[in-house]
Amino acid sequence: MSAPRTLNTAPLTALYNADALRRIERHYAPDSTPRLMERAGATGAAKAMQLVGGRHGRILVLCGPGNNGGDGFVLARQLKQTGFDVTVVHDCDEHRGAEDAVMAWASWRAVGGLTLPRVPDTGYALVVDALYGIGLTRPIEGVHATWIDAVNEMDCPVLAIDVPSGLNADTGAVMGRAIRASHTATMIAMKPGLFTLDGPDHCGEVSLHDLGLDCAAVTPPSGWQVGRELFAHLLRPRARNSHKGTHGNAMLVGGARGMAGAALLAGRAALKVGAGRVFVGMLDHAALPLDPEQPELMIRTPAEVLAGDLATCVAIGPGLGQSPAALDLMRDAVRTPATLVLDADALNLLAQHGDLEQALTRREAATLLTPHPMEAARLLRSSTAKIQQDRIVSARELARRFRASVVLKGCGSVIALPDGRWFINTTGNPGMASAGMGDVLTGLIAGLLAQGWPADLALLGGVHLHGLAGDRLVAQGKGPNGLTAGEVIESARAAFNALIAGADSRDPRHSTR
Ligand SMILES: NC(=O)C1=CN([C@@H]2O[C@H](COP(=O)(O)OP(=O)(O)OC[C@H]3O[C@@H](n4cnc5c(N)ncnc54)[C@H](O)[C@@H]3O)[C@@H](O)[C@H]2O)[C@@H](O)CC1
Ligand SMILES: [K+]
Repeated sequence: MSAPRTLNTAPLTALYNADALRRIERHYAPDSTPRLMERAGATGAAKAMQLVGGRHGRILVLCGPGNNGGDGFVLARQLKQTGFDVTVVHDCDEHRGAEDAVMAWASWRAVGGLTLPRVPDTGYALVVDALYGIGLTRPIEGVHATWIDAVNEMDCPVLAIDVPSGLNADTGAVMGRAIRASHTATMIAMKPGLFTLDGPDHCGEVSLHDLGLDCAAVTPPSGWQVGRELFAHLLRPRARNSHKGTHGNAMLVGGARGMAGAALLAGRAALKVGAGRVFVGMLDHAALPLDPEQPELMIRTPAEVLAGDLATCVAIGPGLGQSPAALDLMRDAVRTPATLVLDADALNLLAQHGDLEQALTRREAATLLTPHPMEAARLLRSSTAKIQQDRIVSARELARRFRASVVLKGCGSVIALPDGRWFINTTGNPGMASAGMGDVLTGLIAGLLAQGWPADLALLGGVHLHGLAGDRLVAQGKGPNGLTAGEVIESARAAFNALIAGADSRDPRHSTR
């Protein structure tokens, strides 16, 4: 198992779920002057003004029944007092929220503010969504669903306060309907649901406004956004006095009949992220003895690769298939003293054979699993829908059960460690939902392991780099449509060298203000 101390999460952006946020609010609310809702509303108003960029244009604010609606009333009042033409839509006769929200509604009325019971169909410079925040408990339906539909049809920026209404802040699942915001101003702390599953399609650009609260002082986080800071200490320029042996050996096993390409993609990725030597154990006896496009790869039989004692890591799965021969290889692979990466059919075999699971949980060296949701469902004897319902819970359960570090792939890949810590990666794009991308990820992870990266950091760094590589291609106009796994390998090489050279790789979609 990799040593936990190799991960310094302190510089990362922490993620807090709704329960933890409520504890934090309870801790700070009694002594907060001004009240937290006043701060949240004022922060939202400043963000709205920044988006409108002047004093012209009408602003529509949707206010819901709880404290998120309270934030909306404070924001509306402040914008009105600054001279904006503000329309508030709210449909409760009596505000059901807490005292602060009731006061916010009263102070909106005190400045002459009116509320309308439906969304007027007029052109707006901005819509502010303050319908529901972290208190959403059931699917949105009825009149609020029609408001959301109307806003989603509008051709103007939409600023969501805290969370786009209808998005589950913990899981990123849409509950019935959800606002598609262009911007989300989230309060106190980042929430996991903003960055995984449906979150990225609904949040737009996310900004964090901590309202001056120190969350970690109340409750330490267990989840974080993956960031370059995590592995910055490993991004060292190569010593001039180095040779191929210095940069390690990556062993890859897979490539059954008709699937040789998967193993080659993984091998090329390992090579191009800098592994000193890459051996590909190819199941397909008829495969060429070399990769004409990448003759640096050393093609061997799987048995030769697994028998070698040079391995820093063994990655098995790309194009492996589920034949009896593949199963035998898996039984050999789990006994390797090297760090082991399991992908694709290696995961499917693991799901079907209890002896493999037992052998895996007894391993001393680290194991890394890279399932997509369907593979995760097989491993947990569940369904893809259930896995996706709460991707963080699913990834953590896999890590616990298999005593492995796991990346649950998909929009906002979730990485979970056996000690319970978890991460969400925010690089990557929908162009990467295409054939061969998983093989490339496995190769990148193997390539980092070969170069001596600790197992968990190779997993986190590989996932981050994979996404960065895809994002660079989109920025160059080569995606998302038609992005290929082969191009991602080339781009990963450039992205990795840029990271080492210290080029700024922050994801421009997220800002902290
Ligand atoms: N509590 C605090 O100290 C602070 C709270 N803040 C704001 O308050 C929000 C949380 O407030 P609340 O806990 O009141 O939660 P919300 O405002 O998100 O909504 C809760 C209300 O909606 C109802 N509800 C939930 N789902 C529904 C559905 N599908 N259909 C109809 N009604 C539904 C609940 O019964 C409850 O009345 C945060 O997201 C944030 O915007 C901020 O003002 C910062 C300070
Ligand atoms: K909202």
